[in-house]
Amino acid sequence: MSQIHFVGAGQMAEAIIRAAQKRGAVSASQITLADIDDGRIATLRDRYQLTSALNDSEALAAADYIVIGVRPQDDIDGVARHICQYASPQATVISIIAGVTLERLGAQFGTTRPIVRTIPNTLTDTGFGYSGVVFNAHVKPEPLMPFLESFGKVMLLEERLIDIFTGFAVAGVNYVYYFIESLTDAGVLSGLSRPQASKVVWENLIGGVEMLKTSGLHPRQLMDINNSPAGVGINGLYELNNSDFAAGLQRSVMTAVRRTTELSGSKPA
Ligand SMILES: NC(=O)C1=CN([C@@H]2O[C@H](COP(=O)(O)OP(=O)(O)OC[C@H]3O[C@@H](n4cnc5c(N)ncnc54)[C@H](OP(=O)(O)O)[C@@H]3O)[C@@H](O)[C@H]2O)C=CC1
Ligand SMILES: O=C(O)[C@@H]1CCC=N1
Repeated sequence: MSQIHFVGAGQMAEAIIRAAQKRGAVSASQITLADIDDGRIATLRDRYQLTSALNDSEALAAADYIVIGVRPQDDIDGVARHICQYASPQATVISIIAGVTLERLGAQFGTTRPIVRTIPNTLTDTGFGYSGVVFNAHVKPEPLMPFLESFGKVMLLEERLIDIFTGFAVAGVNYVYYFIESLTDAGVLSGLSRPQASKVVWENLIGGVEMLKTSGLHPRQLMDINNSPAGVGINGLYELNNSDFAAGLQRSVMTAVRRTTELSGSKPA
């Protein structure tokens, strides 16, 4: 990886910088930043010891890769005009913006420019979690892969699947956090202390995933092993079946997918 310039230095850009530095995919001297908020640039320069002395137009001109980390509702047209004024036509644009299509990015950044559309996962610090990635026809993937793989596992997708991936996979860790919180509360409600309940929930979660991996069985088969006839577990599950648990979860994912597609359009609130 050579010079990389981030436009929009928010939460996600920072998470990418932190992971890419930690895994040695980029060094502090290779990173430059632009953001509406100068204070934010100063904070990140200080926090990650960024050393480049280039000003904004020089940094754009020197960049081999330009990561667009603004929000879908921000002035992407203005950002693109500014970038095209100074950046090399060969510089690869890497958009992490939810919902914004390669077609729209091509219209803004140039139809012959290499453009990557990716949706990274916030699990950047862990080595877990997939980024969904789509390349246009002008991208040379090989030199780019170490950078992309430094902040998540890479799942190459057809573009028609990336909004689904955003609402299901990238937003998906929300459900895990929420499930852990709700289940821990259930343990506390039943009389365990919070540390006791929390330990049990984490262990069950990790152990359940490990059982699925090692046994190769379907979750329903493992549930069958976990429930004796007329016993404790099946009585608990019966109550859950009377709730909106599965359908509520599924509606929630469908809504997140729909919202991703909505964000690709104009400027929603
Ligand atoms: N957070 C997440 O889980 C994920 C986010 N994404 C995508 O990443 C992108 C960034 O999200 P996130 O980091 O959470 O958002 P943030 O709001 O934290 O970051 C966006 C940054 O861009 C700045 N900005 C806005 N307009 C401009 C501009 N014209 N020029 C330069 N900087 C600008 C903002 O400044 P100010 O706040 O002052 O306006 C802010 O610092 C979004 O497009 C989102 O869809 C993708 C995957 C996961
Ligand atoms: O909430 C968001 O808009 C971003 C994109 C998917 C997950 N986080």
